[in-house]
Amino acid sequence: MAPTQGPRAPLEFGGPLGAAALLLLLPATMFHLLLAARSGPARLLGPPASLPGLEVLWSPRALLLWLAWLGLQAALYLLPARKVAEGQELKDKSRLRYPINGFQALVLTALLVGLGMSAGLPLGALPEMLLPLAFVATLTAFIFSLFLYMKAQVAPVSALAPGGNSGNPIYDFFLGRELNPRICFFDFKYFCELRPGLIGWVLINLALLMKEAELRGSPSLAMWLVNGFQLLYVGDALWHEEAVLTTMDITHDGFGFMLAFGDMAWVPFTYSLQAQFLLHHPQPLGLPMASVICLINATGYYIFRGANSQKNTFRKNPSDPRVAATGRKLLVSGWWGMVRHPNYLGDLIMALAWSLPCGVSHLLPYFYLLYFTALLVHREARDERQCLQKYGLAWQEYCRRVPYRIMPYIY
Ligand SMILES: NC(=O)C1=CN([C@@H]2O[C@H](COP(=O)(O)OP(=O)(O)OC[C@H]3O[C@@H](n4cnc5c(N)ncnc54)[C@H](OP(=O)(O)O)[C@@H]3O)[C@@H](O)[C@H]2O)C=CC1
Ligand SMILES: CC(C)CCC[C@@H](C)[C@H]1CC=C2C3=C(CC[C@@]21C)[C@@]1(C)CC[C@H](O)C(C)(C)[C@@H]1CC3
Repeated sequence: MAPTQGPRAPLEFGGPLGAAALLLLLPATMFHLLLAARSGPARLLGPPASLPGLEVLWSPRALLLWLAWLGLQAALYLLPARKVAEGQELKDKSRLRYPINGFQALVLTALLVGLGMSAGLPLGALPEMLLPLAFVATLTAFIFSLFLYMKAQVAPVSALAPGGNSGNPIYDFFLGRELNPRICFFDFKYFCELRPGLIGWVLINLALLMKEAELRGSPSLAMWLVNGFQLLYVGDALWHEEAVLTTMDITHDGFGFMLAFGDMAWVPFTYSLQAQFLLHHPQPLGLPMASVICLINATGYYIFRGANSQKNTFRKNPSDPRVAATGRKLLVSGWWGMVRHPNYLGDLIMALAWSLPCGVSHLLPYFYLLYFTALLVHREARDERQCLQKYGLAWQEYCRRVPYRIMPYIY
């Protein structure tokens, strides 16, 4: 029996009480958003028009569809990859290997969906199933997190994450105990982070666009923009799949309910909120305003991609001439000389561009921007603590030279 305690880190998310609250609050918030988007008032704040009964939430058909979706994405994950990348060095000096075939999975999924639609697949019927699908996705996240928690009980201490090993079952269940839970070559965290949720997100967006075409003859310009922007975001994530291996989730966080629910339920069902809102609340959008919104999204993407690529180049090869003129361990030039998290800034600018096509009559479509700002501010603070511990004086010098965290001259 492996010792139950791994490395201890300071409690986060409000400790056991906060984790227990989030176990309930996160799914409740997701269902509130799903209900609000389809209601007339579309109120972000205040109770939903009506609470759905179990007969609305539970659907064996939705369960079968969800399990088939997970099975398809798992099969695509196991296909031969164009490349196998090594992750960051672990505590025992080893490196895990990861298949780089996410973009291939997106393309194959698109081909299969296209073939299905040509054979009569009613993709436009998917929006009516969002509630039961979200319900089975949440159920899956709970059950899968329980499996992960039990699996971590027999994992060696070296396999445990710094965070989710407080000894409190609720906190550890939420944060996740094991850093890289796998069965053979199948890495559960890596798979969930980029496949079923992310690809499911753009599939739900497409289904909402198809439904609008059925209802109104053609998709609105606003729906096209939201679909296009978010497909760019997901396509970029999968094209640069290897970059996820240097993100905090993969290198530092255990895999528990927070990321399992986040990846499999929160991303596909709350990140598609703008498209859900537009289906039920069509918004007029002229070409001049659409052009301005496209420029905003392009600016955000330019910063986001530029900063993430610069950091990944540096991490893979610090002597690369494109980044070599920097400090030994930390990038202090380019985007990373402007603010300490330029990638967050680009991501937030894109988040604004995703909400603007929904107009300014409702706050609901701006939920993602509000949530995401809070998430990144919290994430930045977590990262600061980790980097200060990791780099010590070098990080303090970096903070002196680059005083702003995300927004130049503001924060
Ligand atoms: N859409 C969404 O819901 C979300 C999107 N994201 C996006 O994911 C991307 C990755 O985010 P995240 O994983 O949080 O953070 P980062 O990709 O910024 O990774 C943080 C790590 O990068 C390294 N680092 C930080 N500063 C420097 C520097 N100056 N020079 C060299 N290395 C540095 C450190 O790790 P080390 O030293 O070990 O290399 C640090 O721990 C971001 O673009 C973010 O916007 C994130 C969360 C949610
Ligand atoms: C309060 C929430 C439920 C907490 C869960 C947060 C998760 C949804 C996010 C944590 C980090 C994420 C990343 C992406 C998606 C959202 C989650 C899982 C990401 C895959 C999006 C695409 C980007 O290009 C990326 C850099 C690959 C992102 C990595 C982090």
